[in-house]
Amino acid sequence: MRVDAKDMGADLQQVLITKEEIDAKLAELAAKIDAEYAGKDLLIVGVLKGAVMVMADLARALSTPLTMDWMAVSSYGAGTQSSGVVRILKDLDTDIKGKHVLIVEDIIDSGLTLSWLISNLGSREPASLKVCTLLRKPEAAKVAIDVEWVGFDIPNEFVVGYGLDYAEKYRNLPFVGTLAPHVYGG
Ligand SMILES: O=P(O)(O)OC[C@H]1O[C@H](OP(=O)(O)OP(=O)(O)O)[C@H](O)[C@@H]1O
Ligand code: HPA
Ligand SMILES: [Mg+2]
Repeated sequence: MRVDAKDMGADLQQVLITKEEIDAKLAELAAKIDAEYAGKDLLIVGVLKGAVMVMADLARALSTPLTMDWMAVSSYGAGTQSSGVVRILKDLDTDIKGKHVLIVEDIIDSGLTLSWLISNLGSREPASLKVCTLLRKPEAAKVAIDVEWVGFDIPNEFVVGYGLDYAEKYRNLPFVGTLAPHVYGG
């Protein structure tokens, strides 16, 4: 199914990445991740709430046996700029010491959330700690982060859909799109 900007409502400007492109990319990433973790116990950690969709679809595309856990952090609140202050809203249920941990993110924007998360989870002594993100904005990076698996590098624009919100809305769109500036006063 092809979704055009005109079907998206006045709040949305443009489809950046279609559902079909996301599905194909996750299949490609899953094959690489399967190869990396063959014979190892894998724990995938989803970063709530944005990573819900990518976790659900990536987990089903993987064939490596795995367990799932979730962490909720927030640095954006209701705005379109990272506050830089990361708060833990929900910690992991499991002890990750000695485990092979893969952090699954929807987006790396400034990188502040992930850099904080890597140092937080890294201090818990996992056997390995790697990152998979669906989206990354190279032009927005405020800190350099070593990321093993990236789905798409995108321009420095605020995007919504496929888990990504603006003021908690649009997470359920099946594609990634840009928000019309009038919605956030741009
Ligand atoms: O690289 P950064 O600039 O730190 O931005 C990326 C983070 O921001 C978003 O989370 P948010 O804090 O909006 O919480 P949410 O997932 O519940 O929407 C997104 O899901 C990433 O976790
Ligand atoms: O572009 C974005 N859209 C939605 N949430 C976000 N969190 C960081 N960057 C973004
Ligand atoms: Mg958000």
